[in-house]
Amino acid sequence: MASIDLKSPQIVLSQFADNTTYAKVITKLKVLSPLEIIMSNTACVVGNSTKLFTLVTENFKNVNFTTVQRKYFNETKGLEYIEQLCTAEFSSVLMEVQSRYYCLAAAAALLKYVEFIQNSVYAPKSLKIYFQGSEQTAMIDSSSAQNLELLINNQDYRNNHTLFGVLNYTKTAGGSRRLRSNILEPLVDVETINMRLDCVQELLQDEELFFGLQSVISRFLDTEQLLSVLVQIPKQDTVNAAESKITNLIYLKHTLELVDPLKGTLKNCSTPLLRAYYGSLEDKRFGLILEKIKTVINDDARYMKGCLNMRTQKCYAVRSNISEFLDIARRTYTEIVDDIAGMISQLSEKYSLPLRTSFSSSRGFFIQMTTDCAALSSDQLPPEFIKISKVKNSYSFTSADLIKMNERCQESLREIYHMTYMIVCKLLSEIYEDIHCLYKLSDTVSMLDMLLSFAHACTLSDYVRPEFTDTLAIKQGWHPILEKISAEKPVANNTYITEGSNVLIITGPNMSGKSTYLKQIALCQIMAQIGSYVPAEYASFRIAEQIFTRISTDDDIETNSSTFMKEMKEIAYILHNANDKSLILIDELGRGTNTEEGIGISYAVCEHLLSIKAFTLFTTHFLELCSIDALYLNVENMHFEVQHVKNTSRNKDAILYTYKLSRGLTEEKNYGLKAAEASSLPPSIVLDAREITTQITRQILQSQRSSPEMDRWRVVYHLATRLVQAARNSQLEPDRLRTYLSNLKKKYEEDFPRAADLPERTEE
Ligand SMILES: Nc1ncnc2c1ncn2[C@@H]1O[C@H](COP(=O)(O)OP(=O)(O)OP(=O)(O)O)[C@@H](O)[C@H]1O
Repeated sequence: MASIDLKSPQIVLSQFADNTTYAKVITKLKVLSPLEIIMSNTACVVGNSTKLFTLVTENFKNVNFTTVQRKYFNETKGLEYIEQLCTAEFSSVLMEVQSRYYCLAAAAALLKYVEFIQNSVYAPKSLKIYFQGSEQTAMIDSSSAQNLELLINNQDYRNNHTLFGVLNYTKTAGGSRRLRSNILEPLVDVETINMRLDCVQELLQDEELFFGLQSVISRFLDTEQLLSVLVQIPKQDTVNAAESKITNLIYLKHTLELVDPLKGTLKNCSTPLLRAYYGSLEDKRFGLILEKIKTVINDDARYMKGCLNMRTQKCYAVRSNISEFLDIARRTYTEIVDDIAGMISQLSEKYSLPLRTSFSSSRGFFIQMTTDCAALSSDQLPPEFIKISKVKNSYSFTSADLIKMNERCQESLREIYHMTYMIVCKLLSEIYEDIHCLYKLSDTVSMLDMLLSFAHACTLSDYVRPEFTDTLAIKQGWHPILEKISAEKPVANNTYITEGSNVLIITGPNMSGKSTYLKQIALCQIMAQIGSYVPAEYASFRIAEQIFTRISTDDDIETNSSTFMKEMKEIAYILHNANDKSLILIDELGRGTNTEEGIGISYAVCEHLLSIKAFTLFTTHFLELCSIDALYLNVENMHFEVQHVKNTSRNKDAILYTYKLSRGLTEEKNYGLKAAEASSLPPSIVLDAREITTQITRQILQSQRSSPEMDRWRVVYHLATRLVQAARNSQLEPDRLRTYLSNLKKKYEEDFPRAADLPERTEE
């Protein structure tokens, strides 16, 4: 895969092995969030498309899809392109990719295509090109990213109730892009994460540094986009191309002038990462480029808001006395602008109307008049005013003379731009070879912006610095998004998962807080792995290499798959891809089928996950699943408590949700019926349902009692399997093993009273 962000001139090459579901490709594509996907025409021959093609088009319905001829996927050409275009600073990429033929081929096709659509080529040695395998970052598949509301809120696409929304206080476009990609691909390297955390800590401890940096960073423009335009050479010189080059040179000057203030704020920093960023700003090239620019560009040419301001800046950007013709053209332009102002003030006097000169990029100069429009209708205006429009209390119009003058103005501006462009191009050609220091600058700015944003989020809530160990231990952690959207602080809970106890089975009535708890853990894990503080009193994490979630959502009408099939697909994906370093969250499984099968599937999945050392949290309404803890020592049952209060007005029991997690399984029975009762389901239906449930339960109990043979057999079977398991775990200390076995016996005597009647030998 090769990708380029047209707004930031970086090419990312990647090549990795994937399985037949192409999960990694799809995930990577989702992270990139492409505008357009390019594939070889051989991948999508009508009637004989490849599976990858089908998957890509299904998953990216709103993305433009283009096919290019297979011949453009040419690895030799790809390598040539990279040699030619990559800046010296990133040229080590050549070593990394020279035998990675697939990504080289993709790079060739991509660059050829971009040249074609952009009608421009990239300047030699101007691009940042790097290789990104899938090892350095944790993988979060796209449906998990959606379930966890990392970037998009499932309920409401417009609101900001996402992890991104919680953490995004960035001031620059680059910072926000960086935050986005970090959330989707958190780090896995503890050292790097700790370096980031050190920075956040310093920013939190040093207010002056925090506010100083924030004020400088917020003045930066989109450095990556600026670079992107500066390194492209248009194939044709158009007025637009000329104008945008001049604008960009002004932006460049504005950006470089911020380097010194940025350095000034970082001067006394102590953490290694901030020191490293300070060091990167010491690059002499920033000063050199700025000096060269200043020999040609006026000191006071700078980025300003408003199109007329920017037009004036562009017009007078180049110093006087550099080109005689330019100076003459600018004098002409000034005269025309003065004439326009003079003419409008004359008109104002002539008609005794409060006329003003205004400007917009589409109309050029026009006349504006703010007055009480009710007192003056448009047909009362003098006939020489034409193209009249009215917005609220303001009339806008022009006159035939003004149109002519605008044309002359445009004409002289074109001349100015053309001459300025020539001078700017010459200047740019002199600074091209040094311009790559901007890659460093944009990296520094976006990273500082993101770290500031983390610190900002901490100041709004009591987050804590996470640690990294081999245990997931969170003391009083809460859900960061729920905190943002609710008036009261969410109820906090503890989490403790270790290798010896790596599966939590969580039960509790509907609405008791199970899903929220699951998501909260994943969100905290992601926050920690991107270098942010986390919402808790204390938090320690084991680095997760992948985060998988299976969270019930409604039927996916779009792909026409049933709830059950969707569940099965998602769980299969987890089982295929999970390993000892995964964090797995399963929020109910087997809902889409009958209870026995649901329990069977949940049990089998749980047993599989128990055999790997993944940290797993499993919520379920199947209380039968909880008995798995007797068989495996690494399972822990937890439940959400609820309280029952008398609702005197309705003379009914009402449930009070505490959202508190406790050990053991829930003791609540028939809570579905209680929830139904609390809802608007008609009382007669609830009554019927309760009766039917009682009958069925009685029938089941009777059928179980009716077969003592079965009963005995079941007990023997359960005991036997548990003993085998205990034997397998015999690295346990003898005392613990003895306790375990005696607990086991007690439990089964309670669960199956007849077990006590079993012949002595069977029990042994
Ligand atoms: N820790 C908490 N603090 C405060 N409010 C909470 C907390 N956890 C959950 N809630 C509130 O309770 C609502 C229900 O929570 P959630 O969906 O997690 O329950 P659930 O047990 O998964 O329900 P179901 O079994 O029906 O899926 C949430 O929308 C949230 O508003």
